[in-house]
Amino acid sequence: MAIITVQNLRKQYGDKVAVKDVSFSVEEGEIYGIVGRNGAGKTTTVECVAGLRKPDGGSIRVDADLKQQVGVQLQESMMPDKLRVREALDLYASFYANPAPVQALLDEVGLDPNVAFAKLSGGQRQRLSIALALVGNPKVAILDELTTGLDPQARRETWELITRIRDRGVTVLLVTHFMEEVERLCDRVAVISKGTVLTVDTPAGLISRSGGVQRVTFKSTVPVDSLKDLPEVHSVTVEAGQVIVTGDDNVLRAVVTALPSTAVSNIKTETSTMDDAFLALTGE
Ligand SMILES: Nc1ncnc2c1ncn2[C@@H]1O[C@H](COP(=O)(O)OP(=O)(O)OP(=O)(O)O)[C@@H](O)[C@H]1O
Repeated sequence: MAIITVQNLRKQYGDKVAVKDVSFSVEEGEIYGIVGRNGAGKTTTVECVAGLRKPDGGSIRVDADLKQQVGVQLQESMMPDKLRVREALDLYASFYANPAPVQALLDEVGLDPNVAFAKLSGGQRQRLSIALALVGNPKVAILDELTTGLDPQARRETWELITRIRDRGVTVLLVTHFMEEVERLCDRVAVISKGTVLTVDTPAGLISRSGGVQRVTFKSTVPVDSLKDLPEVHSVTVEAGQVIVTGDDNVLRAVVTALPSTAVSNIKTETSTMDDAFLALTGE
């Protein structure tokens, strides 16, 4: 049964259309991902779902009490400098009829209760904002860039925490830029581009539907822009002197045919990852 239903959502800021036409539905108990490039409209969408912004059009139905049963973690939350971790959690817990035990939550996110907000590192602030989103024992947790700023160990621990809360029956709506996070956590994912939903699928479905993406990386002494015009090629990017080309099963042959062999070195090929599926879908 759908616990969140968004239909034809539209939201603009002045003349700027942030969300043009977004529809999706989230089933009870699933972890539902929302991905898309910077500025695609993800945060605006989830802020509308959380009741923090008023849509200009469309409809949103959330089968939960927005104030009592929906926990929200936003990209950047600020607190008074002197407020200690435990005080922040106790304060938030007081807003809810049925809060989670604060100490258990502190243990789960691994925070020292006595540290003042101003003294927390970026990653610790992130953990606090996750704990604050969960302190009301929510039926639905809306998490925007959950693990941004966390080190790899803390990121994995956070994934385990999210899996545990899902196992307790919490529905999770998750905005993320990390494709590994999508693969590890999400049951389904909506890919948003320019204020509309491009597609919704399981992570495995997205990877296979992106047509057996192959990735070829190499160094080149000649310009590689012309590769973009080849039918076998989906995307061409250059990172730190390394050319990364994604494409279909024949992309390697296309690349080595198109470029002079003396110009190309260190060729490596890999098969599809969620990153490649995302790049192929969003047309980068
Ligand atoms: N308060 C605001 N006033 C004006 N424009 C805004 C405001 N908030 C967002 N926008 C614009 O609306 C568009 C969508 O922004 P939004 O934050 O929803 O995207 P996003 O997909 O979450 O991006 P990111 O991945 O960078 O966080 C962007 O072009 C952004 O610049």
